[in-house]
Amino acid sequence: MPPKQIRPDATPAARAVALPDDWAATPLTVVMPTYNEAGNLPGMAEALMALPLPGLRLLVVDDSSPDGTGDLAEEYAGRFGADRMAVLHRAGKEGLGRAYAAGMARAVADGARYVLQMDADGSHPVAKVPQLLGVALSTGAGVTIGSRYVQGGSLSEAWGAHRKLLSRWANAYAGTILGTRVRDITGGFNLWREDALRAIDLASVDSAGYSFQVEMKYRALRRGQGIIEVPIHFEDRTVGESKMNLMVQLESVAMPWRLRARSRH
Ligand SMILES: Nc1nc2c(ncn2[C@@H]2O[C@H](COP(=O)(O)OP(=O)(O)O[C@H]3O[C@H](CO)[C@@H](O)[C@H](O)[C@@H]3O)[C@@H](O)[C@H]2O)c(=O)[nH]1
Repeated sequence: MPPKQIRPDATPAARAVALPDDWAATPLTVVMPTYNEAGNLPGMAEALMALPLPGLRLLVVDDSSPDGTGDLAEEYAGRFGADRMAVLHRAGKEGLGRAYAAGMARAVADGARYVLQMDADGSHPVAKVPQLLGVALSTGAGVTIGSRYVQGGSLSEAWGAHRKLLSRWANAYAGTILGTRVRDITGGFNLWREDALRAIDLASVDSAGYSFQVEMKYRALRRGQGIIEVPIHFEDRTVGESKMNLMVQLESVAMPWRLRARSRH
């Protein structure tokens, strides 16, 4: 089946469809991988719980962070209640992709209708979550991307020219090899409709690290899912540090070629 794509820069205004009255109660699980995010997690959890989305649930996926993020997450889950927040504890650090695959599978098994991927470090805007859900529901998109690279999207001013260029290059690199028009294919703020996720066998996803973002979107396109991009402002983290390393970067360079080769046979 040829990949189907909604115009990447389509906005709610461009495809307005009336939302049902109870749309804010849609069962939505935010899957948040954490590794040493004790300085960021409390603020993220509080902000998400304060959103006017009674159907929102937070699932933290912690890889036994040495800084105690897992215990802290349990404390917050106890405070907010099991119907609103839960923690998936994993034995050790296996990479962002593996953590997401486990968390997303759990969210779907637990009955989420939508699953949102979100970093714990404050780089993805919490205030945009209702809009992402509204756009997803009103357009029927399988994947709704909080995008830095559509009109209206932007990057942290704290990023220097070199880092901005590298990020744009990474997107152009993966997009060109895979022949997609998705503008933010490397981005990590993505909302999935439950059946779009089910169509991807999460256990068979190859990426251990950040190339998970590219692999998942490419697989969704190959299965004919509509993808829509909503502009966001991406902030740089102010607490803790990125877990990006050389292995992660090498995997991101190789993965588009592997995906392309595989799709040919
Ligand atoms: N459980 C778990 N969580 C992890 C791991 N590695 C990273 N994380 C968590 O995943 C989130 C993102 O990790 P960062 O290391 O902060 O990512 P980044 O460098 O800011 O990269 C972000 O932007 C990229 C695009 O520019 C994205 O490709 C990437 O996925 C991420 O969203 C954070 O909440 C971090 O704690 C891991 O091995 N295990």
